[in-house]
Amino acid sequence: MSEYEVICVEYAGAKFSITTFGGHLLTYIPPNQSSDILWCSSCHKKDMSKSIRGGVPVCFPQFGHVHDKISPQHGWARLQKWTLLESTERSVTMTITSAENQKPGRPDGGMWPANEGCPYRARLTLTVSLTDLGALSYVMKIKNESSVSMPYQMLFHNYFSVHAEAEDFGVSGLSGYEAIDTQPRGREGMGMDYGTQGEGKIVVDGEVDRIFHGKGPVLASIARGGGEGEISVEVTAEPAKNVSCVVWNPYVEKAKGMGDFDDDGWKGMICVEPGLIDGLQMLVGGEEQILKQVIKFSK
Ligand SMILES: O=P(O)(O)OC[C@H]1O[C@H](O)[C@H](O)[C@@H](O)[C@@H]1O
Repeated sequence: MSEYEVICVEYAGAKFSITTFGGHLLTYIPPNQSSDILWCSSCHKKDMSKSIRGGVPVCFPQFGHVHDKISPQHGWARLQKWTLLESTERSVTMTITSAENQKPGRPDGGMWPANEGCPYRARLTLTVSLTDLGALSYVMKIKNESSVSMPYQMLFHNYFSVHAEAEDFGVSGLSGYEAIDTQPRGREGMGMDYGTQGEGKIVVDGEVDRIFHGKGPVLASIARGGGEGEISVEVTAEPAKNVSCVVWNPYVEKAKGMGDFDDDGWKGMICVEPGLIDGLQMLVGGEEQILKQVIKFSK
């Protein structure tokens, strides 16, 4: 990681670490805990040729692939070097602009047109901090620095450390959301429509890869299983927008097929990923959009 900085913060009994590679949050240990509640693969790529498999990668300017298939899955923001703006006793702020990715000879920024003539200019500014009670606040601001409206999507790809096979494991808080399978295994490759999510917890009994579209903010909670407490993720957008949430666990076969994923790593993780991904989002020239998540742990 030599060309990338790793910044460690300890405040109110809690700790986090973050790197300038991808503006990637690596670890978060809540107050009075000895272990990380974020999960990271033991065999993730250490040469930065891929996004780190764990912690919190950010997906921007799109979630998933776009039609050209040349643009990187989940966008460029998680693959580039961010600039450290400020580091205080309880917070770290980093930034990146799309201009830094408009290099000759490569497609620019996912869903956006190739660099030459690309009219969009985005600045992302991420501030991660610890609250007085040691909760983790993660705030992303997108500014459209161009004069034209800019299409985008953004998502926080949180990997949490859990016991996915335990009876007391499960994700709740998404009841009433419209659930769609992200994989093309449903009707004619359009994704399977699961209908409205019921009251039950989401568990891992096979590959789980679903998008939940809701109306308004998100408050999801994850019972970690094995009596290891509960994580809550509270997400708000300013100005207000509908926040969606992806829940992902690759299960046995897909985990084995990924070179940077431990074969049985699926047993120890769940991704709960809030984002602005209900269709294309538009940001007017000169305007800002904030998406914020607060992660808390209770035993
Ligand atoms: O392997 P990555 O590009 O990091 O993507 C990891 C996963 O991200 C999301 O959760 C998607 O819904 C999954 O379909 C995808 O497999």
